[in-house]
Amino acid sequence: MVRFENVGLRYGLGPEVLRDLTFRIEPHSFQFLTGPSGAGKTSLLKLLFLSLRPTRGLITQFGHDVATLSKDAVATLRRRIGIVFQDFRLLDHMTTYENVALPLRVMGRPEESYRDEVIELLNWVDLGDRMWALPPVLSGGEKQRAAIARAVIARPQLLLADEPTGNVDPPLAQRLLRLFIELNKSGTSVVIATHDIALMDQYDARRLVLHDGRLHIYD
Ligand SMILES: Nc1ncnc2c1ncn2[C@@H]1O[C@H](COP(=O)(O)OP(=O)(O)OP(=O)(O)O)[C@@H](O)[C@H]1O
Repeated sequence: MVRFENVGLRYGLGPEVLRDLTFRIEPHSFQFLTGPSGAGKTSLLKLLFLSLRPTRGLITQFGHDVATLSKDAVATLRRRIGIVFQDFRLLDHMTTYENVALPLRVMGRPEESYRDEVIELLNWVDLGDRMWALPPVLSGGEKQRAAIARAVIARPQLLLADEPTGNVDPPLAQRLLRLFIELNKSGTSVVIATHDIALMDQYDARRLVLHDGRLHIYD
């Protein structure tokens, strides 16, 4: 599904922040991505979401060499990826319900075909009573859950999440982890970037550990 071969990344003329990354993300797999602050987790997620290109090495995504992709081809591939950004990136003029439903609307599905699905997911992430609120009035934890619901609603082939439990209490973090596990069981490959050791200890999964720009893999 995703293959990295000797990938390096630098910003401008700065030092390499990711070095010699060689690994694969297999279909239907689940992995945590961890490492100290500044180790390059967000940068690696950006490479996986095709919002950054590597400065060296080869990345193959869904069978395509990303270096050769046009803008349109990137947009098409991204529809197969769900992402939870660290800063959520909800659309402030749309309600929570509309934000979460957006990926399905973009696919051209009529609202009556997905309304119940969206409401069920909003209830699952404990936002049932906030679904008509606009993002600016949501708390940090509520925004985070809305961003997670939006990322998973269309059952993407690959889910990328940057610190998805950073703003919620432990019981809710556990519930969100269950959501990611269920999604993985239904076929999605999941990559969760996190510092949360307690969260990782709750699920026996592969760990990708970044340290000084290099990746160590614990299967
Ligand atoms: N746009 C940018 N321009 C220049 N340097 C950057 C940029 N984004 C990140 N960096 C640098 O790249 C390195 C890796 O940053 P990154 O945000 O990927 O780490 P991280 O592991 O996600 O950190 P955190 O856990 O604190 O979010 C850091 O040294 C950071 O300063």
